[in-house]
Amino acid sequence: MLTVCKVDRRDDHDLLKLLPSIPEAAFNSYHNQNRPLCLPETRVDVLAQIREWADGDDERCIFWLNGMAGTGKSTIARTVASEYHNQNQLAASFFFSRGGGDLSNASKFVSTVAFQLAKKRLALEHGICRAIAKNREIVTQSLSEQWKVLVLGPLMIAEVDSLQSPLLLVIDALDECENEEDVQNILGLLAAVNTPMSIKLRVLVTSRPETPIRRGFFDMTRVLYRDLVLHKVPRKSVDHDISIYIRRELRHIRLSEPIISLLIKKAGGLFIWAATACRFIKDGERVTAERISLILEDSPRGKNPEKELDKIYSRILSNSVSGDYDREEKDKLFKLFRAIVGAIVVLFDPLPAVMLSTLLNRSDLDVDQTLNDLHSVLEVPESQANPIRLLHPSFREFLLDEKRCQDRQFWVDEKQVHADLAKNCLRVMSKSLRRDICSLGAPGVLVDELVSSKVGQHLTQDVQYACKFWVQHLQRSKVQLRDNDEIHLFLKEHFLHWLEALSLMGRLSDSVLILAVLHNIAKKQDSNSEMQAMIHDARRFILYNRFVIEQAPLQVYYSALVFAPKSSIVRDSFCSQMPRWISRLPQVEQNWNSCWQTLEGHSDGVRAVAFSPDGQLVASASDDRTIRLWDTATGAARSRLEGHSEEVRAVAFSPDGQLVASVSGSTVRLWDTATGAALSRFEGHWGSVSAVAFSPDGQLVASASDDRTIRLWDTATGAARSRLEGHSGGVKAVVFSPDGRLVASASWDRTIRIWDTASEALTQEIHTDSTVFNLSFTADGSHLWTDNGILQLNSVSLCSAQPLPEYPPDLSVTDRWVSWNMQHVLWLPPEYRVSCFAVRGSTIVLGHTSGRVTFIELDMVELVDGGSLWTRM
Ligand SMILES: Nc1ncnc2c1ncn2[C@@H]1O[C@H](COP(=O)(O)OP(=O)(O)OP(=O)(O)O)[C@@H](O)[C@H]1O
Repeated sequence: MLTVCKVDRRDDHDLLKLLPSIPEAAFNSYHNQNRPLCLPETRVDVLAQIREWADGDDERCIFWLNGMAGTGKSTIARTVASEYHNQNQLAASFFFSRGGGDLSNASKFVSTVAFQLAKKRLALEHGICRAIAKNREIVTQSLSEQWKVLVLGPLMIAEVDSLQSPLLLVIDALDECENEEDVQNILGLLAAVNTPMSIKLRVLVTSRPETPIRRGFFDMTRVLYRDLVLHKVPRKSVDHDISIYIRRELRHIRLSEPIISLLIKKAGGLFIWAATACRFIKDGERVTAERISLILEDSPRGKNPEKELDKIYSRILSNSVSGDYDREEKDKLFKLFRAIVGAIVVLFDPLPAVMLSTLLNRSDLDVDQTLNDLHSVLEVPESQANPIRLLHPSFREFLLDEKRCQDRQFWVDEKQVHADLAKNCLRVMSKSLRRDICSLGAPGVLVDELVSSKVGQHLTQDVQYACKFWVQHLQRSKVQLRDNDEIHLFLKEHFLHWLEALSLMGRLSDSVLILAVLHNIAKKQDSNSEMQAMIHDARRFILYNRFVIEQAPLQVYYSALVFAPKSSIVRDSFCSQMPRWISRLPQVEQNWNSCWQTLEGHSDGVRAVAFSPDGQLVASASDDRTIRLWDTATGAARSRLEGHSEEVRAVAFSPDGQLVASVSGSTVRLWDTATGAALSRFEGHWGSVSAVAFSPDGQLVASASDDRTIRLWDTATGAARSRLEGHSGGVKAVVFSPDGRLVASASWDRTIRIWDTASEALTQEIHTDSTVFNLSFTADGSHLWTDNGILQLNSVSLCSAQPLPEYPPDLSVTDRWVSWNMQHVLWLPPEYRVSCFAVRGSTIVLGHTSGRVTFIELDMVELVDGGSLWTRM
């Protein structure tokens, strides 16, 4: 028995290793060890309110603590996290940090929370590990899918002996999560926390009251959360707390009461002012008195706390260059400041001092001396291995804002610093990257076989930083791209080395997005450049070979090159790298073929595919009883919608993209696109449902069934609204007119019927030669587009296949052909034959019986103007 348990635990440990977790996110990580907790006797009321909510019966499972910059939110969050950790009631903590690499976005948020949860309770560890064992790809899927599977699921099914007190999740500084969509997604996840669970979860969220977050909470029902606005706490109480703080921090300096009260007034309720002032005074050692009078200069005090904060930052900066320097020396110091501190405030991931000096091509001495007098605003660790961080984000905001940072010598021109960093990244990469940088030797060595220290040894932190962020710096610098500039030359010389390095770092999928960004930059500047052609080819190269390079980095010089088509620019640029041991290279295609991405995941055939209205997602419905949502740009799986008990036959997005409707058997289901949650189930048909459509206002869903009826359902209430009867055969297609007043249906009975949505009356019946399976209205609602031709409403028969003048060219897939405007333009080889398809603009998504989903994108300009067919990504 004992042995069995041991084996299980070891398995669990292996499974947990699959969760990408960020140790620095936790309140008690090494990285956060110097960040303070609330001093005793401070924040008494606020902490009491949070405790009362966390331990009480309040139905609202979220507590949103919001307040202006520097009012003390993170300190409260750390204090609460620490208390609940000591009581063994902390589920997890995630402290976001702008410019903090993975801490500045949500990509590892859920997996980190799940990892911490697993360490909390054995029952949860089992649940989480079982979930990973069932779906090892889970961490590549959408946040909502991860949340459902890795957090909510285990909390729901955890076997607990008795009623457990709720666990508390602390999320700090949500405003420092840089991507607005991520913020909305996280708030979407939290909304699902109040579902009944064996172990209840409560969530404390802190943030500045920024618009996207306010909007997110505004959209959330008030039943879910309560809030507390920190900057509205009575001033008397805050002053009292700041007074305790100042007295404590400056206890070794004998301060008179009037000076203390002046300092309190000047803080104006901002803890960050008090904290910065105290650090500045203490750092002054033998000149504390001068420093106190420096910061207390010029009344009136405390009227505008942000202005006071700016002043203290200005004082600290001018003090850092206040020695006995001549003009030239001062200029040099200012320059160094802008280059070094400027880089520290715009880096996407903090670096240790030595790495910063190599990245910036400055001496260690320059870096050390520049940071020497800035310890009251920067955390400069003693250990060379630890990164330099800002003590508070308000310092970054001050330096980057030309209006706030009035001494222009210190103002950091963000674009310029990004441009310099982009250049430096290129320099570092060009100098360091080379073929087989980790001396793997054999071309088949897998990433999984490598020890991570080996990668770190050969790819130092500055090089890894450059590989990850060079394009992001370029994007924010607004640098112009030109053929044969240093970026183009870098790609020509090091593109494969860069892919190899990313693969070794486990970040190959980043290259897809990085190249997409670079492609956009190049496109905006010169649409016909050589550079743009190269980037385009590079994207094809990586999308086509991603799977193999991700596993075996050196295959970038073997399989990827050998099988690239003859016309590939990457193949041409790196032909000297081709393996010499292949004496006869395989015959390859002339050009990239039209398929640019294949999505794998369904375990059975795909029956229906649909684009979301904004084109960012694709939904695929499969015989494996699931619907999958995919990210159109990257091909990443976003969520898996599970619940149907039979094959899923049709799928549709609501016009606002927030809902997905799917049909299986005789049931229609509605899902939340963002969270993947099942929202409702419409039952009433007695025959299989074949098609589903939303009304243009999203308020109705129409379902067409083999029971010969069409039913209309109310999306908000789930109530059956109407039953349209009259077809003498099963109904195969259904669609609303653009104004929502009509519903068109097509049936095995070879008729198309038009119904009035409101009165349910049949307004027109048209007989067709064969059964119609696809129906759509033209934008003006005057015609119906069917697979057999175009039908003018109120006429009795189908028009000829002549395109209507106002009707845009249309792409479709019929049998073995892609057709444009009803003319065959692209023959599909057997492996691309489809069971279903969807079109958005010039992109076609194909669903296959094998369960794969593939994309084809056509260059419509070439197709229309050149008459010849060219395909592109
Ligand atoms: N109760 C407290 N006890 C001791 N120190 C505190 C307290 N509250 C705040 N501080 C000090 O003030 C500094 C600023 O506070 P904190 O970082 O918590 O503010 P914030 O509201 O989270 O700011 P931002 O929104 O800009 O991130 C802290 O680093 C800490 O030094």
